[in-house]
Amino acid sequence: MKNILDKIVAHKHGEVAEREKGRSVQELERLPMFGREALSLKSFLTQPGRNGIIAEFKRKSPSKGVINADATVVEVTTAYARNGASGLSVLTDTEFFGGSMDDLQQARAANNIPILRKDFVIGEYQIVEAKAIGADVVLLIAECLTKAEVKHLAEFAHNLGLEVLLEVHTADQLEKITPHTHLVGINNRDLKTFQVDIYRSMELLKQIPDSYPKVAESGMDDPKTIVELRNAGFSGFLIGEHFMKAEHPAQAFENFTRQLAAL
Ligand SMILES: O=C(O)c1ccccc1NCC(=O)[C@H](O)[C@H](O)COP(=O)(O)O
Repeated sequence: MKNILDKIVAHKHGEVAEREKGRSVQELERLPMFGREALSLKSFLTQPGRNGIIAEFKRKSPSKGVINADATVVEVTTAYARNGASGLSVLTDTEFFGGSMDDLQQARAANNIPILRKDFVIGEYQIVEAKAIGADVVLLIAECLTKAEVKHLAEFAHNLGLEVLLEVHTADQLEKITPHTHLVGINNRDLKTFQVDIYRSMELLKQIPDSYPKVAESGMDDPKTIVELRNAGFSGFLIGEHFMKAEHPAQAFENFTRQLAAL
């Protein structure tokens, strides 16, 4: 039986093929944002005065269903940025997460901090799209790609001036870290079963070379956990649901960062 990740990836193949028929790579390359110089998430994560949080705009998810149907991308992402987020993550998958490329374009127009295109990248076309809509970083998920695919896509993104966040969940996926991986993310959520284990990040951390900034992903809802992970060696913390499930995500982010700063 297919797990959710298999279903997402299968859907992605059809969806991307459709978009590719509608708009060529050459057309994407002519969009104004394509020529923009990308911001470095790697630098922002370590900038003094920032908290390392990559704050996500996420309307729904396969594990939680609808999280926030009313939030607007500009209001939420500008509040994240105003309150010291080191980066933004914007879901561009529509079918499973209720996001869109338009969401990312709106976030780009309103913010000047790095933006991660959060999607399930399976080929070069989506990386060209990411550049053309103003993203700075693309996510490559080790679980969905072979080592050769990761190597090729990471190099492709790097050559376009984008950074690559390679997401891993198990020790055997660490062999997919390639020279053009800029950041390594450890997802606490098993994307096949939805089980979240915050200490997954801690377990894998020591096996990742020091030269890669590390990002803990998913399931974090307590500022004390951020301090614990930061002390262990993490530079980034990708958080979506905890902020987005609040009636006012902007307020939830502000409260969280105020508590974090006081620790
Ligand atoms: O969130 C899900 O249900 C999900 C299911 C299948 C594939 C990916 C999924 N989430 C993507 C993410 O990893 C998170 O959006 C991100 O790390 C933030 O996590 P959280 O703070 O728990 O919203």
